[in-house]
Amino acid sequence: MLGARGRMGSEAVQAVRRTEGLQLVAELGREDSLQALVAAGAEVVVDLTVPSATEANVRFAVQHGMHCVVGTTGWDAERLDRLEALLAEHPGVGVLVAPNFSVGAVLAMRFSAQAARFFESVEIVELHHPDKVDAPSGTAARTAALVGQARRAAGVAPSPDATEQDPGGARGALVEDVRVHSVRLRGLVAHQETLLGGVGEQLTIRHDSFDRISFMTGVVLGVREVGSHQGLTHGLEGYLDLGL
Ligand SMILES: NC(=O)c1ccc[n+]([C@@H]2O[C@H](COP(=O)([O-])OP(=O)(O)OC[C@H]3O[C@@H](n4cnc5c(N)ncnc54)[C@H](O)[C@@H]3O)[C@@H](O)[C@H]2O)c1
Ligand SMILES: O=C(O)C1=N[C@H](C(=O)O)CCC1
Repeated sequence: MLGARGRMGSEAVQAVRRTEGLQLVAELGREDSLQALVAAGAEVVVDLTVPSATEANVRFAVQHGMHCVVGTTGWDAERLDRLEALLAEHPGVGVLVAPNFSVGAVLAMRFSAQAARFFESVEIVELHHPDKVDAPSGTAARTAALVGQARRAAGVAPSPDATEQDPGGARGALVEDVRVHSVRLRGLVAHQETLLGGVGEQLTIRHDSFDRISFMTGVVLGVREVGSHQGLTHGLEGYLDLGL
């Protein structure tokens, strides 16, 4: 477990400990050497660290033949491409990069993509605890990418927007032609709304993680499954039969 003393890592340590058939062999933090993974004989590495460290961590694990379950954010298209190239040199190794481990969030992303082409406007609001270091959230970036792809594939124009002046960035970030707004508020854990607007109607697809326990079923599923999914899987849905 990398990032074992963090908010997610400490919860995941407990989840692995209470899961029959899994053995936790190493709990590493920022100061620890990755060589400890090799010394401990780790078969699967779980990365719950920080965007600036995750790529090097995963590359080390893959180069040493260890499968990886990655929940850390920051995996943009360039990083994913580099990882796929590395995995091609290490057949037999599997990596799951999951922007969100909660089943509800995975479904909300999928539902957002399904609905995206039926509405003239779509914007995403993500709301998280104020200790989060990155914005927009990985989940929002992934949702925007899926929504943007679905709209482009269906020939839907970008959402209309008459804004001419926005010196402070009040209209949010533009991710794949979709506006994303990031709220940071004490008391929150992880929440997201996809707002879809048409003439005279609105559909809101909302997901709330009230507790980090909501991510643990996905983490454990990832650890159990990653060894039988060679190469890169982007999104927990790759291990789920969503039936959609
Ligand atoms: N995929 C998901 O479902 C999901 C859910 C929650 C959080 N996250 C993501 O997981 C990451 C961690 O979130 P958090 O809230 O636990 O953050 P956190 O800051 O509480 O924990 C990160 C931990 O990683 C440690 N760390 C930093 N660099 C390291 C390194 N090189 N090696 C080992 N440990 C290192 C830090 O010291 C810290 O203890 C973030 O990117 C967050 O967005 C993903
Ligand atoms: O708490 C966080 O940080 C979270 N990070 C992920 C993201 O950025 O989408 C998943 C939700 C919680």
